[in-house]
Amino acid sequence: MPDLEIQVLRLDRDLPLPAYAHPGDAGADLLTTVDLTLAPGERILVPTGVALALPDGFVALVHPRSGLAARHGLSIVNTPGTVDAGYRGEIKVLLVNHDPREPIELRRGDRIAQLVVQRVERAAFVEVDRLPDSARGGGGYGSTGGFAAATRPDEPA
Ligand SMILES: O=c1ccn([C@H]2C[C@H](O)[C@@H](COP(=O)(O)OP(=O)(O)OP(=O)(O)O)O2)c(=O)[nH]1
Ligand SMILES: [Mg+2]
Repeated sequence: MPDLEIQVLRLDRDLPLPAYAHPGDAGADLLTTVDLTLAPGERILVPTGVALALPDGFVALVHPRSGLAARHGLSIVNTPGTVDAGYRGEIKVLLVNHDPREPIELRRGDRIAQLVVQRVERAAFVEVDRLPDSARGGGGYGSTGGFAAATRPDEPA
């Protein structure tokens, strides 16, 4: 049983609606409506063929898909993209090929990104002269130390 109903306009009637691949998935897959080839380092704004009417108090975030990122270096420049509740235009995905050598070929109907719908708060930004104390204070940018070892996708973990 879905938690929330969202009205969707299919601008491309031959492609399916965004869908969750499994029960419990956070992201619903978005498709490309066009064939395209991304050269190494290239970025392209890709149409998905869908427009939404998100209810007020929600946002849809456009996230990369992990498999394509690991296998081909495919990502999204502005990840996660922010789809505002008031936006009624076509959702587009700003894909980028991070692979230094290989082009990435995508076909119409391929899954290129995933849409995560979340509740958001609208904040009132209240100016003050001094912020309340906290345990962290101004420490950031690795102030707690300890970087984890990195693993390349093509290396055994
Ligand atoms: O990955 C994305 C990101 C944004 N959008 C759409 C929906 C969003 O509501 C609108 C504006 O996005 P954003 O606020 O991130 O861009 P901006 O550069 O601030 O543009 P604007 O001045 O129109 O707000 O563009 C997408 O279709 N895909
Ligand atoms: Mg904006």
